[in-house]
Amino acid sequence: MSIILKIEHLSHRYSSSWAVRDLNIEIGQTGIVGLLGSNGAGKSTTMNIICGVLNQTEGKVTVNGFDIREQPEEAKKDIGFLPQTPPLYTDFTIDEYLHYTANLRAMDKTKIKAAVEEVKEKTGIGHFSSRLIKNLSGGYRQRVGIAQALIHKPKLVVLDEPTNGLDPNQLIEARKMIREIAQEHAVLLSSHILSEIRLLCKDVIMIEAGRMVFSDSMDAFDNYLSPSSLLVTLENMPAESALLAIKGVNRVEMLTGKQVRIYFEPGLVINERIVEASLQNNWRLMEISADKTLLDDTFKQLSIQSAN
Ligand SMILES: Nc1ncnc2c1ncn2[C@@H]1O[C@H](COP(=O)(O)OP(=O)(O)OP(=O)(O)O)[C@@H](O)[C@H]1O
Repeated sequence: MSIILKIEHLSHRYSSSWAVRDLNIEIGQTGIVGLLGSNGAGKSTTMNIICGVLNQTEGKVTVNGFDIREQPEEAKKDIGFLPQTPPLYTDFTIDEYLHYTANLRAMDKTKIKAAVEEVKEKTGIGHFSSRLIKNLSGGYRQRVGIAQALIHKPKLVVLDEPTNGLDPNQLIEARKMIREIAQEHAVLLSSHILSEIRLLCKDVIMIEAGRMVFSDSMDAFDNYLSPSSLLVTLENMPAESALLAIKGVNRVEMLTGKQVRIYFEPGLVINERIVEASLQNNWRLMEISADKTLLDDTFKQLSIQSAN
């Protein structure tokens, strides 16, 4: 994997308390990496440092091989940033604003017009080119924020909670757009919502209280948080005592006449035992699935545990 972002032993302290502690991260050229963490975990601090908005207390960040502190101009050529609050000038039209940001990026003057047209197309805002930003909806403002992050075709695009506060329709559009962006750029995206990260990201880095607690693929993350309950549908539902008699089952919760949530000792694989018991007793097993609905709760617990 060729590396676009490398973070080594990154730590940051605001006055006396540490917001980020010894982070080590590597990100490749394309795809979406999720930065997951509860409020105050250190996501924005990390992103602000990566993008050169904040100087770290300790450690090193390189983007496309350039140290963000030592060679900020070179590094920033390859960084597009959408901060948590997009830096929009609301009295500008979309066109004025995008020309302005392109100039700020010191882009070649002859290339600006085409670049503005291209990002408007990518973010679906072309039909509002001469509308004042203050007259746009929240969803469209967010698109303008993303457009300014892409204007100079950076290799790395950093999006701080880009889907926060969007309504369900805007969410679908925003996710689609982010997936498209990730085909050409490396995207680092933060969220405190596990289901959002699961929907969008191939890989996930979880930080809590400034420390990295997990970094791997989304599939590995689901195993890491593997639920210790199953949803089981049985045509002939037995008495609770019969289910509790299966080795490893420690609690059952009847959901409907045909569906039950079965809790088991963490780390055990008990699917086969349930299938076997069903066959022996003619319970007529219709469905058995991992209880993903509980994952968000597990995540909350995990966040609380690691913050202490
Ligand atoms: N300018 C600041 N001065 C002092 N402390 C700060 C400052 N900014 C953030 N912090 C603290 O640093 C820690 C990490 O904050 P940060 O904003 O990076 O977290 P986050 O994961 O982005 O959370 P959120 O999603 O709520 O923004 C928190 O404890 C926060 O209170």
